[in-house]
Amino acid sequence: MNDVVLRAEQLAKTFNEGLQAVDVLKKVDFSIKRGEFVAIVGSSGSGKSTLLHLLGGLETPSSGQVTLLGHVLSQANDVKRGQLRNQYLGFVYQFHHLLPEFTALENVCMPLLLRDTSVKEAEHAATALLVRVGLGHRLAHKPAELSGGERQRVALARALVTKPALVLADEPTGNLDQQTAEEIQQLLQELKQELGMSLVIVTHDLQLAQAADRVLTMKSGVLIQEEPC
Ligand SMILES: Nc1ncnc2c1ncn2[C@@H]1O[C@H](COP(=O)(O)OP(=O)(O)OP(=O)(O)O)[C@@H](O)[C@H]1O
Repeated sequence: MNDVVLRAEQLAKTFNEGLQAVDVLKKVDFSIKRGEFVAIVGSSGSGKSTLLHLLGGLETPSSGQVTLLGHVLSQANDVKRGQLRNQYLGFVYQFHHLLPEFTALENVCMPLLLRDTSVKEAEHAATALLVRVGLGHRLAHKPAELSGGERQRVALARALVTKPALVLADEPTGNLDQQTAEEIQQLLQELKQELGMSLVIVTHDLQLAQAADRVLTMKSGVLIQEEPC
């Protein structure tokens, strides 16, 4: 059991739209092992992002639970959830969500400073990771002074600087041209290997999904595991 990083049990989410209740997730069960790369695919509106938000503690389930390294994330209060997210999770989005008024280095330092790492140590770790993603010459640049691919590299570095056990990525290549998307995919896979983390990616990019150890398909709120051929 020790090799399970995250477990979702009977996870359900219902949104109430006026008088109408919409069951977006219907009793989803699955788990992610240490070091595993899982891709979640499925048509638009099938519930993929909602699932990812629940796995990352960004939303609470209507029923069921999410356990992250032995902690019941879905029942934790806001403070505890914030701590668990900072300690164990990294997030990558389609749009980088970097803070515009801060430099690349400052953006990547941020998650470490939130956990009381000294400024010197944070800068050391953030610089090393920015060099690793090929941005050693862009440390003092602000997001507006970087290309789309460079911004996504900074966002990757920010997600990974705390060495999270699990990275949750929502369309990480969705906003990039094909060549840049392939570079980001390559980098993500290399870093996953180097840091020994697990990775869950929601994507429409079939090339990215094919690189996963396991592909799960969302269909109308139900998660279907594809049998290997
Ligand atoms: N906060 C909300 N309130 C009401 N309905 C919501 C909310 N968030 C999502 N939904 C609905 O839940 C369904 C699933 O949305 P979700 O974003 O999870 O789908 P998705 O599979 O990620 O889609 P896409 O691939 O287009 O991003 C949609 O019908 C959406 O309208």
